[in-house]
Amino acid sequence: MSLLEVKEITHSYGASRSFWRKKEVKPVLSGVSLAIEEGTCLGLLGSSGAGKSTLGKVILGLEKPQQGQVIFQGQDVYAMDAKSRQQMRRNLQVVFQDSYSSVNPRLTAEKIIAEPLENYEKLSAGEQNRAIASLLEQVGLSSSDMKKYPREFSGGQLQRINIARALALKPKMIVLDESVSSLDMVTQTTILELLQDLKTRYGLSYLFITHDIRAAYAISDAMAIMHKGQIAEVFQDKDAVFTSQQPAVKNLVDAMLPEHPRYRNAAAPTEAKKLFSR
Ligand SMILES: Nc1ncnc2c1ncn2[C@@H]1O[C@H](COP(=O)(O)OP(=O)(O)OP(=O)(O)O)[C@@H](O)[C@H]1O
Repeated sequence: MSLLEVKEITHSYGASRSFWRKKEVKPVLSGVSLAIEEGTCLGLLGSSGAGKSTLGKVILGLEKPQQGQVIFQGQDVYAMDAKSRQQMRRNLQVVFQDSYSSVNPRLTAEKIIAEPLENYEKLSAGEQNRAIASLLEQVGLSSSDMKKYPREFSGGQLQRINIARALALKPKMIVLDESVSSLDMVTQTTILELLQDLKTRYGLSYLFITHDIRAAYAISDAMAIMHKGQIAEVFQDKDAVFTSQQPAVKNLVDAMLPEHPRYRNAAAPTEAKKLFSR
């Protein structure tokens, strides 16, 4: 059984239930299915507006789809009782793109990471303090960072704090929605290395949502390509993405390859792969 199964999800925004308040209906997802195995990363790649973030929200239980099912650890996310939903919230975490707006600027790193622990665990003050110190170390920061405020961190360091918060409840899976996209290339690489390391250490699964083929290639085991609200193709072998003959995939991959003509040559996937490898 897969850790996560998304089955035939169809979703539109603006589907009003009231006759009098009819809104324009915007179809965003159409018959989307995919699966993520335990301990693996699925890269969900697609251009802007393809529906990636909406699918992320549907998976997290935040946007109820009109049709289809999300099955996490064998249970339907939209048909589970309150207790199972609470358990799911522990096991399924998220890290968004904008590290600054994901945190309350008035809270210290300690308080930010403490939030899920206070909501879900009943730890003594000492236990909580040790847990936070350990989480900071796991993400490459130090316990001496506990009392600092968000403005005292760089974007990359703050994203490490967001990752520490997501790790606090020892989840099974993290949805990473453009989590490295607003960082510079060097910082991106170090955060991708951290995510890879945490994945191996804790057997984590990731849904890595991105428009950046380089980042997706670096971290993913399998890749799914999304186009206009549909899954164009899923690649269990991520290398196959470069040689796909499926027009939607080919166009998308070509458009996402770097500008330099040397790397735009679709006949040279090896060159492209070298460029994308860490
Ligand atoms: N809350 C909303 N209400 C109405 N339309 C929305 C809402 N959220 C997203 N959309 C629209 O749904 C479509 C898909 O958006 P979504 O954010 O899921 O795509 P995406 O692939 O993640 O793109 P991006 O990388 O630009 O965020 C877009 O046309 C977007 O404008």
